[in-house]
Amino acid sequence: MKFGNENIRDHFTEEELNAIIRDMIVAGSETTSNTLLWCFVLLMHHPEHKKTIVKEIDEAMGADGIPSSKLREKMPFTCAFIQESVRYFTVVPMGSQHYCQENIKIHGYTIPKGTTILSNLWGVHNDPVTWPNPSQFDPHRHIDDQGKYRNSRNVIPFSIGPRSCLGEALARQEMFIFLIAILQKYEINPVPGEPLPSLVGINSLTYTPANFKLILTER
Ligand code: HEM
Repeated sequence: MKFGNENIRDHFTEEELNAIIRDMIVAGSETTSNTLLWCFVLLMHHPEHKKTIVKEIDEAMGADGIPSSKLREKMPFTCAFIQESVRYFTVVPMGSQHYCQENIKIHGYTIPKGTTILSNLWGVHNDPVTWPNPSQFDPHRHIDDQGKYRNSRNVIPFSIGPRSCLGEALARQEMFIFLIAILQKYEINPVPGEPLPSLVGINSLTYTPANFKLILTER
């Protein structure tokens, strides 16, 4: 490791390793698992979308195919559903804190050196100019005229720039693979006679769904 020009080390200290491992676990597990939980909540609120996703799964990999991120091309609606889920529920609403290292001027605003900066990712995902009727959950926002998945620069749950989420590629793969693997083998349903899971979450380290029940039935 190199610190400045002089201090060169070829190993981490135990303290550094601890911090890195803790970061990877906290940053890497709660975020991805909460996003998946929100996907389940949304599937129960939108059985019509669940039906379309299950159809894509059955056509793209059948009952015994191996879930893989290579299937994304064949499953545009599933990709759009996940993308709309991460827009609709921004699990890290304000990104993480950054420190402004020098005086800087952006679009006429002066940000003095030393300012703590938070990026309002929730705001980007709920801007009515980019997303008409932002409080409506609609995966079709991410599907083009040819029925293909359309990526958007305005869905930024991992933030942007040099300090954006280190785990974005991994998280995107995990969310896709876990979701299709579960729906390939199980049907997800709400508990009959009970209210659907709440669409209002809890603000903790991440934006988390309140405890909810679901029924998994083998397909
Ligand atoms: C859906 C899942 C995830 C979401 C929504 C998410 C979101 C974020 C956000 C918003 C940041 C702050 C970026 C900033 O403000 O500049 C961040 C940072 C970070 N994330 Fe993730 N993350 C996810 C999954 C993961 C995974 C799976 C890992 C690792 C295996 C990971 C590791 C990190 C690390 C190490 C940072 C700090 C990067 C830095 O400070 O340079 N994240 N993440």
